[in-house]
Amino acid sequence: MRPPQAIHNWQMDQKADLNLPEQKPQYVSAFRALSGYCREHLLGFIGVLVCTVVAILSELLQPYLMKIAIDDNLLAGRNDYGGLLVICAIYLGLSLSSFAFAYVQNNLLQHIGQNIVSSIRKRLFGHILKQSMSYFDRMSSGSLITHVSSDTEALNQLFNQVLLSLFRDGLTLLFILVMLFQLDTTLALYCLILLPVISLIAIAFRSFMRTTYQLARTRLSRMVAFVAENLSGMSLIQVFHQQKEQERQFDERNGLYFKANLREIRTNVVFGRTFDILSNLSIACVTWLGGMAVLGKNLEFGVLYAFITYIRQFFQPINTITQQWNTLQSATVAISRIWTVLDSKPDVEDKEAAEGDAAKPEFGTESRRERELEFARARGQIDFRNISFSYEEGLPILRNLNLHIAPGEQIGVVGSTGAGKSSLISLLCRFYDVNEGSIRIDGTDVRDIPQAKLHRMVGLVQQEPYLYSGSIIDNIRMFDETISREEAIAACEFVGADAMIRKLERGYDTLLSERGSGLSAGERQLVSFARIIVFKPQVLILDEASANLDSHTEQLIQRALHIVSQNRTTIVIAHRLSTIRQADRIIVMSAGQIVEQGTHEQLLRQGGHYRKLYEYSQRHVAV
Ligand SMILES: Nc1ncnc2c1ncn2[C@@H]1O[C@H](COP(=O)(O)OP(=O)(O)OP(=O)(O)O)[C@@H](O)[C@H]1O
Repeated sequence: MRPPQAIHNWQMDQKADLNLPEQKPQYVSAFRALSGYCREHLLGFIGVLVCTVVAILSELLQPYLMKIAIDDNLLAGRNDYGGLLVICAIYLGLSLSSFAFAYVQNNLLQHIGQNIVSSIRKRLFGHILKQSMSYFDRMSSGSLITHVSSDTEALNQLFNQVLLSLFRDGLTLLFILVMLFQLDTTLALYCLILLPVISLIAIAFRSFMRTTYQLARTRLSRMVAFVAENLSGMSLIQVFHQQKEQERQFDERNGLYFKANLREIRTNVVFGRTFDILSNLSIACVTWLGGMAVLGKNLEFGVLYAFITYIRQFFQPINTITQQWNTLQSATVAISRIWTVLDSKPDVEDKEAAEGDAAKPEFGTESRRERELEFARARGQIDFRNISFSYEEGLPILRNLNLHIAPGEQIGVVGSTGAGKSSLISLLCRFYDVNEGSIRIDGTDVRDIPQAKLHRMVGLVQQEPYLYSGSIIDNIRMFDETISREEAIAACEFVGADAMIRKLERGYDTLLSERGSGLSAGERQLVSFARIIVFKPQVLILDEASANLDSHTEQLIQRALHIVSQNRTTIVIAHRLSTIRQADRIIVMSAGQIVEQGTHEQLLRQGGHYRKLYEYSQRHVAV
């Protein structure tokens, strides 16, 4: 078997942390990937654009309206109260329209963004579920969780912040420039002298901010990985009293993240203030130059008023757009990472011929009656023919293995740790494909059987049966609506789990926490036996729990095994030899090969590996 899950997770997370590549944003490919989703919302985007233009125009026309009020009304010395009232009413109308259109634009863009992100998240999760087991050997669970949560969140920010800012602030800048030139070309040109200075500051800020931002993100992910590692290895920490040391290490990481965050905040404040100073400098210049022009009667006062108001509004959008740069970068990296996952193809796939068989219903959707008929027809004969297999090239795990299992036979598999027992089972379930040879069920190569059908035919009770958070009854039915509550309860009675479940406060409706941690290892095994019974597989595989069970639970499991193995081919990987004593045949494995086989008595008489294992287990029990 592989290393215990906690250590395995820890190793994978370490690998992921160490190998975290500094991914450069690939803007073109990232946005090409997104464009398909955006195209579906073309009308929505046009709506956003229209609303943005109307909202911005409504806002930017307000200073111009004030200019008209000042120059054509107040300073012109006309006592036109009616005209003034109309201007005030239009001003108010423009404010309302700016508010309303900005609201619609914001909501529409959020709606589109959330829609796209949610479909990408759905596709990503569905795609991960379709991957073969070899994929999960390569990818750490930590990085997959990051793809589904943080990376899609970064994408979310692309719509929430970047696109919103590009639409709103970009257009605002453009319209302000138009208004400035329309009011007074000379003054506008004077203002533009500052543009190269602004650009230089923005570029410097951008590169400084990028390092600061990346430092903060790296330190955050190290801290998160550290917490994840601690959670998965909690039992180890407690057993070795590592709390103080882990706390110290966490403090170290937390301190580093704190410093990186402060640096990020300081940089943002300095940049924001610099823009304020630039803005005030421009206002001073305009007041000086414009004021002289007004005094020399070359410029109307209203124009100067409007000019100053526009200059005030000019710097804000530049500031906001520059600040979005980092979000844009992290979103681009996130898109590339998401698409790398989406581009991966499962190593184990159904054959096209099997998939394209349109005449048959999709597996899993057939009725219970059809499933029962199929069960009755199947014989459950299994043939491993000359199979060889390795997880990594050059490290063979199974070598030239041959095994014929007759229909209905009960086989026990024993052998030392790492002999390849679980690997043999993983191949039969087609979690991996053999490198050489073939595995046949009732004469058909497992590669020619659609996986959904294969997994119905071959039922697996794992060493550590997985129970979902949810009620016990749902865990037995595996959320299959075609299985009634009565059938599920009958299955529990059949395997002897009923009494144990009824003792729980809410019986079959007891809600289990993550991985069924409210139940003991033996109780989880019993529930998974009941689960197998309702699904009626033709072949049953039991990877026996290696943990010590109390003798009562062990007896219950023995009984359950005896019941569920009736009339079906059964393979039991045994850690306690007592489990398989009665098996029709016992297979002894060593270093990826079958070294002995026979009944318990025959093998004892042979005096080989099995006898040694047996004598060892007897001594062990005696101690
Ligand atoms: N996913 C994997 N990736 C790489 N190597 C693996 C993987 N799973 C198992 N191995 C290796 O393959 C070999 C056989 O493992 P397997 O789990 O089949 O042995 P086993 O006989 O079931 O052991 P145990 O009795 O301890 O459960 C071991 O050396 C193991 O480290």
